[in-house]
Formats: sequence, structure tokens, C-alpha cells
Amino acid sequence: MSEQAIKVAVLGGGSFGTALASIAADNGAAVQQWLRDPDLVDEINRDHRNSRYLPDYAINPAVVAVNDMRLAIEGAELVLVAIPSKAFRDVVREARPWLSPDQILVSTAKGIEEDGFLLMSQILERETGFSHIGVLSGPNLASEIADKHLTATVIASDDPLTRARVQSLLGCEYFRVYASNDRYGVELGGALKNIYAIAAGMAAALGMGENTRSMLMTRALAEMSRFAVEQGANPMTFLGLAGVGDLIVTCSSALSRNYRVGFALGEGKTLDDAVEALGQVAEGVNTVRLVCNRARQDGVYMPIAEGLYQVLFKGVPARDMARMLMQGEQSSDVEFILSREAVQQARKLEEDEHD
Ligand SMILES: NC(=O)C1=CN([C@@H]2O[C@H](COP(=O)(O)OP(=O)(O)OC[C@H]3O[C@@H](n4cnc5c(N)ncnc54)[C@H](O)[C@@H]3O)[C@@H](O)[C@H]2O)C=CC1
Ligand SMILES: O=C(CO)COP(=O)(O)O
Repeated sequence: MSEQAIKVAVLGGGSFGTALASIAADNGAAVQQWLRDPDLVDEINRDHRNSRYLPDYAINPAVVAVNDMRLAIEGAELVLVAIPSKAFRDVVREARPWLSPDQILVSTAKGIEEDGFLLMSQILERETGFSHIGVLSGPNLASEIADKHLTATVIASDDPLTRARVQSLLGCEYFRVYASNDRYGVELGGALKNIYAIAAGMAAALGMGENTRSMLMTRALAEMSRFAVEQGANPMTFLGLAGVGDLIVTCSSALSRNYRVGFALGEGKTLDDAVEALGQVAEGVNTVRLVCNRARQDGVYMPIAEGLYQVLFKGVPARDMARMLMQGEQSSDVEFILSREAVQQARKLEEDEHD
């Protein structure tokens, strides 16, 4: 490590935190990764491995794992918070005494907090009151990044300095960082796509084909955009890496934990067994519940999310739900071109003429 090396802190010892720590170290930063488990701290420092969350991957030896939050954060120019949404606020509160307003704080989590339907960067903002806040999101399977597969992501922030610094600190020959100023849209896309990854895994386990997956992903995008518009977000953001990009990868890959939970459910496992067997976070299980509640409250039509909710929490068999969805309301392909209402009117006209 050179004396001038910029310091980067990563909070979280899971697969994504570990992959990001290595990227920053590959880029020449002095990286301190904070995690709770002292045995894992020792393993990372001694063997440069994280056998619990990212086995078979050699971590850049320049990554130093620590148990002491203060040690990790103080002097860091960039703090990446790679903690699942359920624990995110607690960890930010623990970190708060050591954080300073000149630091760049970036959430990498793809979940929603139940209370107030808050996204993780909103929690960062509220807990600190600082202005250099961003979100990193995109089609970023941690184990593929760890294998240095060519990967792209998005840094989203309304603060230009945050965008530019993260591009410099994380962009490298195998990791390309695109910029967006739509933090809310990028973050919402990352959270929503997990819902449809569960559905895609389930469809695969039930032996459904590529037509089905393609239909599912495309209609998921329509549903996500409808929800985004209702929440005041810009649906155009979903055309980018953090929307359609992440939807493609998580609905297609068994490396996605959400997909794997869906696959296990499709094989007949209970939700509890599927989540326990995974042993890692699958944010979509909680997100589908929160999003369906919000959609019902706001009157947003989200048949796939609602169908998945019924399968996960109300015991409706997945095949029955698929059949019901296929026979649901006849609708429009691209609602930004032909509205759902226009389709309904035409159908009513056709039915009246037919009678
Ligand atoms: N793994 C991936 O491919 C990607 C994950 N993400 C997102 O990043 C976030 C983190 O995910 P992963 O690293 O994959 O999770 P993971 O399941 O691999 O690991 C979770 C980590 O968080 C730690 N943790 C949980 N509760 C904690 C607490 N109260 N205090 C301190 N540490 C705590 C665990 O000990 C573990 O180190 C999630 O929101 C996920 O959706 C985003 C992009 C890619
Ligand atoms: O968000 C991810 C890839 O972009 C990781 O997805 P999972 O959380 O389903 O593994």
C-alpha cells in the first residue's frame, strides 16, 4: 500500500461487501472491511478468504478486515454500506459517531425498510444529514465480480462529486461504473427486481420455458415502471443497468439468491425451509410483502407481485396462480404508448357490440 493510498471503508462481511472490498483494493485503495464475526476477520486477514459468504475466491491481500468500526471508518474517503436492509439502520447508527460530512456514503443494499417504506440511501441521509450520499446498483452478482467477469454498475446520486469519486475509486478493467442522478429510481429498481427473480426461479423449477421467462421479465418491467410512476420516480431509469439489466441477470441466474429461493419453492419446499437452506439474504421475500401492501394502498395494478405474495404467504399453489395470471385482465403491451384504460374501453366496446 503506498503512503498516499486513498482509504475506502466497507461495512459488511457478506458476499457483496467482500467483492467490493477487493475491487477497491485492486484499484490501489487502502481498504478496511468491517464485519462482526471475529473468526471471519481472522480468516480474511490470514488466508485472504471468506469461506462463509464467498468461498473459492482469493481476496486481494491488501484488504484488511477489522472488528472495530471506528478503525474502519475514520479517514476513509468512501464508505460503502453493504449490509442487508433488515440490519442497515442499526449498522448506520453504530457507524454514525465516526462518520463525517466530507465522506462519501454509498448504500449497496437492495431492500426496503418497512417503517415508512424507506430505501437504504434515505436511511443514510436521515441518520447522518450529510450530502455526499449515493447508491450503487446494477447487474452485479457478487461471485461473478469476484471471478472478475466483465461487469457494469451504476452510481446514482444527485451529488456530482459522489458520482465522479465512485467512478474513479471503483471503476477498473473488469468493473465499469456508469453514472445516474436518479438515486430513487436506481435504488427502487434494485429492490423491485428481486420480487420477479423469485417468480422466475419458481417458473424454472416448474419446468416452464424460455417464452415464459421472457414474458415474466417483460411484464415485470411494465409492473415495476407502473409502480415507479406512482411513487414519483422516473420510469426511464428502468431502461438502464439498475432496471432492465439487473432484472435480466437475477431472473436468469441460479447464482441469484432470490432466484434460488423461488426455485426451492417451485420444488415444493416451504418458504422457511427455502430461506434457511439459502443461509444468505434474499431481500425479495420481504420486499414483495412491502410492495404489495404499498401497491394495494396506492391502487397500483401489480398482478405478478400480488400473485407471488399469494403463493408465498397465502398457500396458493404456484401453478394455479400462473393459470390465473394468464387469464387475468387483457391489457396493453407498452402502457406508455397505449394506456390500460384505452384497452379496457376498446374491450367494453367489443363486448357491447358482441351482445
Ligand atoms: N451478493 C450480491 O450479489 C449482491 C448483493 N447486493 C445487496 O447487498 C446487500 C448485502 O448483501 P450480501 O453481501 O450479498 O449479503 P450476505 O447475505 O452475503 O451477507 C450479509 C452480511 O451482513 C452481515 N450482517 C447482517 N446483519 C448484520 C448486523 N446487524 N450487523 C453487522 N453485520 C450484519 C452478515 O454478517 C453478513 O456479513 C443486500 O441488500 C443485497 O441485496 C447487491 C448487489 C449484489
Ligand atoms: O442483486 C444481485 C445481482 O445484481 C444479487 O441478487 P441476489 O440478492 O438475488 O443474489
